[in-house]
Amino acid sequence: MARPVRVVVLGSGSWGTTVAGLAAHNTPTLLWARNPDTAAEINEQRRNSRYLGDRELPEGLRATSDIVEAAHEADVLVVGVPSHAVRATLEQIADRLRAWVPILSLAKGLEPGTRLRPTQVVSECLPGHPVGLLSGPNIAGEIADGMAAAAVVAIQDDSVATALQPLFASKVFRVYRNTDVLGCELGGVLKNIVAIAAGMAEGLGVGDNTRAMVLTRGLAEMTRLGEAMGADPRTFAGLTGIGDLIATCTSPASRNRRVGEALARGLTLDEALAELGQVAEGVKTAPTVMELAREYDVEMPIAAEVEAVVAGRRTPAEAYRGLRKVAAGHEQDIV
Ligand SMILES: NC(=O)C1=CN([C@@H]2O[C@H](COP(=O)(O)OP(=O)(O)OC[C@H]3O[C@@H](n4cnc5c(N)ncnc54)[C@H](OP(=O)(O)O)[C@@H]3O)[C@@H](O)[C@H]2O)C=CC1
Ligand SMILES: O=C(CO)COP(=O)(O)O
Repeated sequence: MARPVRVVVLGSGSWGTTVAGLAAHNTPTLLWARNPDTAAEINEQRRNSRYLGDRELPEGLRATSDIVEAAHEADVLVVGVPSHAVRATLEQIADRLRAWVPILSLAKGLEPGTRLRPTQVVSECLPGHPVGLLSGPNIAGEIADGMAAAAVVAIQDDSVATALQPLFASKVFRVYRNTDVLGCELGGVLKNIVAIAAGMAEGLGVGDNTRAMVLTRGLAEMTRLGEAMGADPRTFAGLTGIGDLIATCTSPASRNRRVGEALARGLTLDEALAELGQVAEGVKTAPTVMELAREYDVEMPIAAEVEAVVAGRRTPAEAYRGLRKVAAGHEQDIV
């Protein structure tokens, strides 16, 4: 009888640990934590208290702080560290992975400097493997609590996606497939910036109509840039686009939204990030996205205002006043 597929997840933050927990219900799963104390807590107490509080992790989930041991074990590799850490993490396991192990990225940011998407960084560091992502409206704490949700495995080869789907799915976690890797990945990256804008709006005490406007015009910006870069615009109407945008912009648990709210309360960016203590990818991604907007000649007024706020050139109130000055064009102008 063939042995079960072994899933290895790199990164023991809130989402890496949660995804490892999903996989552990289906198949043997090993989680790499760079901090040995985190690995010990997961193995001995079945908890990751820093990121998931008191939530109990599945019995089958094992953890290690030895990344090379983790790589040797992988039949499927999941990369769950933040975007800025993907390259340095994977460089430690170059040549350590067996041939043709599929790799899924969880990261929703762009690599500072190179402007590469996480799947592109993965392909550069570990060439020759099928590379895709798992993405969708997935606030980690809710999924760790067993609340119903859905995500998408996006990978070019649909037969690989079909093989990966059941590893992460459960009765309450639906996993769809999509071959538009670019569109799915950009959805997760770009919604974080709109979520910072939504958080600022929340902090400034706007009304429901303003909230709806930010989400809808934010989606238009995401779709415009995505289409200009070669993505299928229909992807932005799916789970990894509007789905994730709604979850992140409306959930008080979203770290990106919380940063926006904190800035609107008058905290500096450093104070807001220190208060958060977790990653908010939109902060580092906003300047990179504005570089892409200029390169592809795409108008992104909301992202531009968010970038100006995180760079300290404007306050959230000034940013919202700035948005009022943007001329209202034809609603259906995409590119
Ligand atoms: N949380 C969520 O709800 C979701 C998050 N995501 C995405 O998943 C990715 C991971 O985020 P998430 O788990 O939330 O992040 P967290 O902030 O919860 O945790 C970050 C994790 O990455 C590790 N880490 C940080 N910097 C480095 C580094 N330089 N090298 C190696 N490891 C590092 C941390 O280790 P240590 O604890 O030792 O500092 C920790 O394990 C992000 O791109 C995020 O956008 C996607 C969907 C949902
Ligand atoms: O990507 C997420 C939900 O899908 C998590 O968003 P935050 O990083 O803003 O918490």
